[in-house]
Amino acid sequence: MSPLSNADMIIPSDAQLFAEHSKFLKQGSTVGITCVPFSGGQPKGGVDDGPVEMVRFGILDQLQGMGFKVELSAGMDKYKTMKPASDPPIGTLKNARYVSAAAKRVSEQVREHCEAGRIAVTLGGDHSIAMGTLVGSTSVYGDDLCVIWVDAHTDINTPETTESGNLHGCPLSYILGLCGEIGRDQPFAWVPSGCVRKDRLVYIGLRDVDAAEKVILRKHGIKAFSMHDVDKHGIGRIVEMAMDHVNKDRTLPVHMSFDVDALDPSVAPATGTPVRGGLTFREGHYICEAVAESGCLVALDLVEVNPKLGDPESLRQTVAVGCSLVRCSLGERLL
Ligand SMILES: NC(=[NH2+])NCCC[C@H](N)C(=O)O
Ligand SMILES: [Mn+2]
Ligand SMILES: [Mn+2]
Repeated sequence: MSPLSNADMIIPSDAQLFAEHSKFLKQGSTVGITCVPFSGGQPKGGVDDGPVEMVRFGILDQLQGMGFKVELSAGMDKYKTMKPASDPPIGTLKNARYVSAAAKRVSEQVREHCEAGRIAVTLGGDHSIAMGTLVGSTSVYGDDLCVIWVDAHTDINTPETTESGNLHGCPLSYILGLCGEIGRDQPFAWVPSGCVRKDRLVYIGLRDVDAAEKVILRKHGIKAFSMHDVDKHGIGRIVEMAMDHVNKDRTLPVHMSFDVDALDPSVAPATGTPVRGGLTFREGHYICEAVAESGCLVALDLVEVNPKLGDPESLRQTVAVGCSLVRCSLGERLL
């Protein structure tokens, strides 16, 4: 009998392999998806259509096709109706009450998925929603949680340092507890400031960091790998060094927050703040594959896909790459 004719050999699906490798998830082959059609953290409309376009492109079916069970958080339309009647600037911060209300709801939905032991996948929306996803994941995994932030930007402005006043440039300052009084006060008083430890955050892909953000990184010794470092060492070494920094023994849970603008605009053009000189298609995917391989991933954000920016082909390309990054992070195999 030829070795290929063994018809009843059981071949595990990508989801089963992912679940078997997973060190933390009780229901490793269930994905808990939270769609967040939200754009209040920045001025450009359209990023709120990111999740719906990814769903239309087939992300839910694709994950089911990999063997995952998919649980979708209810009420994604509610995000569109959360805008308060009046939301005057707080200092320079724009839409602070709106961002706060949306992020709080995200935190509850992500917490539910994490509590149930599912892998929590959040589709944005702009990056301000990571304030919610990280509160959700740390509320279950505590300060063991490591964060891999893949982005062209550091998103670590405080309410005092932000020049744009756009909260998608600020989520990490709240999470790490770096804000002055404006940040700790309403409407963000619900954010447990310092829920992620500074030594458990690492960046990959940076190339557009505000002067004040550089000061914050240096002052707090936050580990960051820029595109210069990626060029110098190669992506394989970079992911290994990033993991070594936050999770030396690969024994801690990891939350990856992936801003699609980390990729080069030639790969992901439909995004609100593109910066040239970014990750190639393969470099982006390699990060996701390596994180999946670690068995440590418990939560993933895929944000800043803006279907309204650019022509139909840019849109298709960006949505497609967003979906494939999600699948790779969840263990889609090339072979
Ligand atoms: N999630 C993003 N795309 N962030 C871009 C932030 C840009 C700039 N640093 C700012 O504070 O406004
Ligand atoms: Mn960015
Ligand atoms: Mn970002």
